[in-house]
Amino acid sequence: MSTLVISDLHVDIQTEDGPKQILKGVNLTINPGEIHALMGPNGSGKSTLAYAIAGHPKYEITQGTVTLDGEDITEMSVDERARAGLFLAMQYPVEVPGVSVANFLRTAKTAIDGEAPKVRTWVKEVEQTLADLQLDKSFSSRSVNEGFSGGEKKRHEIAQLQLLNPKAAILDETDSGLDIDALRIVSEGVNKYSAQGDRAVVLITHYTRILRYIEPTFVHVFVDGRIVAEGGKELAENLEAEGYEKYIKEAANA
Ligand SMILES: Nc1ncnc2c1ncn2[C@@H]1O[C@H](COP(=O)(O)OP(=O)(O)OP(=O)(O)O)[C@@H](O)[C@H]1O
Repeated sequence: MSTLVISDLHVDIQTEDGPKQILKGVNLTINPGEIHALMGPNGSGKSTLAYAIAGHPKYEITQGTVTLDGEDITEMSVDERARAGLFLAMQYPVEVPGVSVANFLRTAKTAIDGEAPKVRTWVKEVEQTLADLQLDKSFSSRSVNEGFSGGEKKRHEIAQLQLLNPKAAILDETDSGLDIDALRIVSEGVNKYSAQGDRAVVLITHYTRILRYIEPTFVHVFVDGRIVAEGGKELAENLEAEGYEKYIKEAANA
């Protein structure tokens, strides 16, 4: 059974002038253990896809379905999707003043698993995960994302990925703003998660540099609300050399 299946997804965004169609029929199947890289020009709808799958209320699915391990999650609320096993690492993680990282992680784990994790093993697991991501121990007591550097925010997203261990993860530009060492550390975190063999990963990125560390099963080119081309790692290298022009022209003439 495929882990994450996106079928004919059409999505409108609510704007001040009324609904605007952003996604125009996206089809994507991610089988267990696969990593799919999604690349495309600014404004083509990649984050819209991520938010629509995660259930953001601003994005209305007007047609199509999303299933996770065979379960239709299209109509579910955000928290129901998270409990069903979906995770979104956000492009711009939000600050939650007054809520500590430790409290946030434990509350999220409890909500998703339906029971609180055992204190001693959980504390160790959190400490080890933060250490692996080279985040200081004191990080646990800081407010979520408040005052975090760009790279710390992204590493915190990966800490959540590892600790919550969802069935499917959408990583929206998790590589942006990372220094060279942090890029490697974050990639190792994603690879460790994926190495379980039955997880699905969608990696939205603008740069091939992360694909040096994370081997994608497939690369997809996303233009004007649709996937317009698919291939292996070499497709990302071609894009780096040639840009999106050819695909934008083809999409405009279709
Ligand atoms: N409130 C809004 N009103 C009008 N258009 C909007 C609104 N919110 C988003 N959009 C448009 O939706 C389109 C898709 O945006 P989205 O963030 O999904 O693209 P993206 O491919 O993730 O871009 P990037 O690579 O720059 O992050 C863009 O053209 C954007 O301007």
